[in-house]
Amino acid sequence: MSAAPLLDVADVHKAYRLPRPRPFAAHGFKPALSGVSFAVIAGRSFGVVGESGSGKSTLARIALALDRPDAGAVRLEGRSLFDLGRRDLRAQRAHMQMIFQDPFGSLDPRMRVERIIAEPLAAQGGVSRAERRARVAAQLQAVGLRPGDAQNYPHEFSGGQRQRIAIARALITRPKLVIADEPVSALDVSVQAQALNLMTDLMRDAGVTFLLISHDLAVVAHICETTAVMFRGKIVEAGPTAALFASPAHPYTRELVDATPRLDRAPKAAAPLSAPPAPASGRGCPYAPRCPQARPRCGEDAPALTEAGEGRRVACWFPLG
Ligand SMILES: Nc1ncnc2c1ncn2[C@@H]1O[C@H](COP(=O)(O)OP(=O)(O)OP(=O)(O)O)[C@@H](O)[C@H]1O
Repeated sequence: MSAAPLLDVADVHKAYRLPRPRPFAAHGFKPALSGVSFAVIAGRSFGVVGESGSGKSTLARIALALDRPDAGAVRLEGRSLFDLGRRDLRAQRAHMQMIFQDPFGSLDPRMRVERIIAEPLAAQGGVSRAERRARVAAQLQAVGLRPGDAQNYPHEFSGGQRQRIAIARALITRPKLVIADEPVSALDVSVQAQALNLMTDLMRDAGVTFLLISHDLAVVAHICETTAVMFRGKIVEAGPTAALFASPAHPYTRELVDATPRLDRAPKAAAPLSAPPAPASGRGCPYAPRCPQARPRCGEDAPALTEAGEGRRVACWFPLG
């Protein structure tokens, strides 16, 4: 029997209104997410990878109920976030925290670190000032900073230290789910691994479930047991991370893996991530000859993920629009 998901994202659609309608854009809207579904099991880290513009940040905002989808549902422990009243939504949101990409922009430069980290606690209410102070000090130590750092301002810290502050803030309420959107991409490569290891250790110790969003396969492979690959607002492949990257079944995942630099590989000319060539007939899937599912007409009728062995689910290449 499979475990009930902590977070369940079901058939989510989202389109943004174009500032100026463009030719061929349906009704002046640009789709950002088209039928995205996945489930995050409590205690298991889940990664979403995809190139820039594939819809990752839109997905993060919707998963946190910071933005509404046009259709579909997001459930936290079975409760549909967008059907909740204001107060219940606030209570559910307290179980989720976010770590943003930019450790510079996400910390208010006018606030001392103590206030920044204690903010989610203050928003929850019911915690005395003395307890807030004690918990901030403990959390600072947990992320490798000094309790005395609480009285400093963000500009007094390095990028890596600021991201530690952001991690401390995300964990202070002991949330069930942390959504991290490109948490290390703004950091120097030398401190990326440190920050990732810190995050995984703390999440494991605190029993926090982690939804990690990144364009970087190496980052996701470092942390996540399960990964979904996004391309142009759709999940095209999902499954156990190691198997997915070792033998990608979907042509786009293959392109992504091949384009990822590895130290043990001789340099070769990087192939740009590209849309597949348009099918000659204008119909069907250009990858049909090497389709892992041997469904030559998949582009027309199989946008949904299908089972493809090793616990993996793969979508056929959907015509690009
Ligand atoms: N507020 C907005 N208004 C209009 N279009 C938007 C808005 N936010 C995102 N988009 C568009 O939606 C698509 C998905 O954007 P999103 O930021 O979710 O992608 P992403 O994968 O997170 O990209 P990146 O890694 O570059 O941040 C993009 O084409 C983007 O231009």
